[in-house]
Amino acid sequence: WPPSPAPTASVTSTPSTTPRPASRASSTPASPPSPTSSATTPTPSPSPRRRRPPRPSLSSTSPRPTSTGDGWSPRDVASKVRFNSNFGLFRNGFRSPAANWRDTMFVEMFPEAPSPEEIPPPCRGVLEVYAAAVRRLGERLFELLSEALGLPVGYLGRDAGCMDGLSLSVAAHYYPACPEPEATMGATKHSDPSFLTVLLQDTSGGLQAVLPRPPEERWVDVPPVAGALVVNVGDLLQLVSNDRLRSVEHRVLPTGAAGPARVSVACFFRHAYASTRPCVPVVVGGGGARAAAVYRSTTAGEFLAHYNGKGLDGRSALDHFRLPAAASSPPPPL
Ligand SMILES: O=C(O)CCC(=O)C(=O)O
Ligand SMILES: [Fe+2]
Repeated sequence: WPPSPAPTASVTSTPSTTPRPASRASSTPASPPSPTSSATTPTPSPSPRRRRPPRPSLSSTSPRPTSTGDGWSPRDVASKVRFNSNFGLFRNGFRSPAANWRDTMFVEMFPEAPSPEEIPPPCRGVLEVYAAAVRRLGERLFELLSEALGLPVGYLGRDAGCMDGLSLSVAAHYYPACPEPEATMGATKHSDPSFLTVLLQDTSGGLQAVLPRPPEERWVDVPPVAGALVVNVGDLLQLVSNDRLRSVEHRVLPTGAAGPARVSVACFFRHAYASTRPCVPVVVGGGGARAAAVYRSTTAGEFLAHYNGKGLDGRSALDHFRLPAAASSPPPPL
């Protein structure tokens, strides 16, 4: 999930004080090392043949803790390209209940992408093309979801503002192999503060989602499928669909010391923090049926401020926006 600009620091190992999920080793079958998981260790001795340049990979952007001298200032909070280690740790007045074992590069790609020089060289060119393709995919997904709700095809994109006023940000995560998986979290349980999130994951595994089956929730693996993207419904889509589409809680289990490292790229569809455009629950369904609003209207800025201020405490940020009458009544049917 994309954090607002915030203080950053490098943290290499911080034990969690919260109940921990099992490490990935116990729930996910071993898989071959990711092709993008190469460490940034010194290169071997020169060979007589011309050495190939290193393959571009997200892991080769990490870690670069300070300004790099080539114009890229990953700690500059005003920059559209930012780099963080374990950003969740600094939420909620430095009282985060858990440490996430990952480095993240954020790039705000839409409505205005950074200039090419601001984008780290391994991602330059590719990121622009990828973000444009994901944006087109999102446009189509919002049309299909509108139809699924029995609403006009342009409802979510245009009227609910999921595409109009869009801010598309990309979070490229690198989860290094973790020497003590039982002493940390991969990524704490959360749902995304977006309308939709389009996630690309490599072959290393570790992603899980909650099946909310009362009385007990159940975690299920979301295994990598070659050529497939994972699409998460986010909290803001749950709000504007008035609970008819549900955001999904998910987490990433840490890998063991033997790896493999995990690389994933999450694209978040939402409004800009500064947007004043309201997010309003839809109360009209297919065939003109009406339901009571489950949430009060909000803006992405207000929602994100609450989400970030609350920290990753395992509770839904949506509860704060739920109307009192709706708390006790069941959600309207899909
Ligand atoms: O690495 C992943 O697959 C999950 C990333 C994620 O949940 C997020 O960025 O919100
Ligand atoms: Fe997420």
